[in-house]
Amino acid sequence: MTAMPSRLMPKLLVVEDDPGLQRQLRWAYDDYEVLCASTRAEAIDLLRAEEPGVVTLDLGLPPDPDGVSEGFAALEEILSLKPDTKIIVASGHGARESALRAIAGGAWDFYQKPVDIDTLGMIVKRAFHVHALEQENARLAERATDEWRGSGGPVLGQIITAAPEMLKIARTIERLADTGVSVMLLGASGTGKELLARGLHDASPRRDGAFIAINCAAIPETLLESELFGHEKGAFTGAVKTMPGKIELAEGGTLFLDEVGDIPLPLQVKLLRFLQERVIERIGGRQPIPVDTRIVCATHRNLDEMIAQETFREDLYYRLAEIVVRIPSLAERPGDAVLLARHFLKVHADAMNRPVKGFAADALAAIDAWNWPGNVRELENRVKRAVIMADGKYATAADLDLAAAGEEEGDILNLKAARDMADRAAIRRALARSQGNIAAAARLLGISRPTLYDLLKNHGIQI
Ligand SMILES: Nc1ncnc2c1ncn2[C@@H]1O[C@H](COP(=O)(O)OP(=O)(O)OP(=O)(O)O)[C@@H](O)[C@H]1O
Repeated sequence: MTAMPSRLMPKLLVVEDDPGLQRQLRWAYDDYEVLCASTRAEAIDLLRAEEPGVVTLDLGLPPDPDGVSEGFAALEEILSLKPDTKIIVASGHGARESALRAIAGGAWDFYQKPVDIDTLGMIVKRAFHVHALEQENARLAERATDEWRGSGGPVLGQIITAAPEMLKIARTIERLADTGVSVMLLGASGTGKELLARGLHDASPRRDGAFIAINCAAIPETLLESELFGHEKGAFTGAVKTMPGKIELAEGGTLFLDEVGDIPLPLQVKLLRFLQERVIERIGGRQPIPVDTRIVCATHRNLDEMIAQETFREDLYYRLAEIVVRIPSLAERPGDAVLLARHFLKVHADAMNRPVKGFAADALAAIDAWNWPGNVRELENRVKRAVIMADGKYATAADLDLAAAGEEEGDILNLKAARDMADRAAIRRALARSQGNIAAAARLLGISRPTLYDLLKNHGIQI
């Protein structure tokens, strides 16, 4: 299925169902080890086995060679298994829409069919270059942020994390803060989207202006327009005085639109107009009011799906989401649950003047094993509860209202990744149980202390 393998050459995966084109592409590239797949399943097998850095992906794959469904499914699957893969999507004539959708879905670039080998060659070369740079960057960043992992001190103002994934996000936010780009934060409820939005504001040149947050899902549709745009006295029954809207209040600062996916369509049009013209009109008002504010928004909804169903305007999406930042759930950030739990325990024990000093071993193991469907918010609530319920100095799993430890399962890339993940989880669990004592953790794991030190180093785990 592949050309002459060479250990040292970077791997390029060509996902293309036309055998003639496959052959052509395979011979066109001497500098890469070219792997070819004709279907999504083959592509995923090769991804798992070979971990190519760059993929060229034809969207029309069997069983839907004339459509794009398989191609988009492949794009999503590849990125969920290996998010750093650079995917270059092939789009047919006039398929600008697919190309844009692919980029919004995480593709790195696209090219127009019929294939021009030289042009594609350049895109592929650039993709490998960026991939190599990112890998190097990630390695350096890992090293540079090691100190944070030890202390778990706050980054970007108030964010407590030890997870490389979140540290990377904090760095991204810091970098974006200076630029004027619109940022969309995607993540489940309670993952810290608002905290990150505030961090972005505080790190931006607008920090002296107001940070105004509005949760679009929490306000009834009929009131949302007035909340956002304000109203003049007498504009409707009950409008007894003129009220500026949240957009206006955010003048000179940042407006955080939480759950932006819940804005009804007519209001989306009005918001889009504001983003284009940067002026608003209060309800019942005749005067256009210029407003200079930066919009950061967030949602836990699948906006791609909403766009496809025409319940969210695509033009608004592109205005709001110049940069999309995906926030991992708490379960996807190994080590963070325990770290945050310790932080919240101290905060709430101090605030409530309770004698609780830490967690019992069963509590730490349970925290580490729980899947945290409600993310950081759930964690904080459970810890608060434990601070109240704990009898002695140490809060137990029962105080957290957590049962004995269970196991969670995710989609994994390959056997090596699965083993690494299992190793890391076991080590973290042992460290949590032994309250960070290396000798005790090594004993729990049935290995020597030097072996544990080696493993900690290899897996980049700090205690
Ligand atoms: N990394 C973190 N460090 C410290 N506190 C955090 C962290 N992440 C979240 N929190 C806290 O958890 C709570 C929930 O976070 P936040 O409101 O930012 O989540 P969200 O993703 O905006 O949730 P929703 O979508 O439900 O509004 C807040 O009290 C926040 O301060």
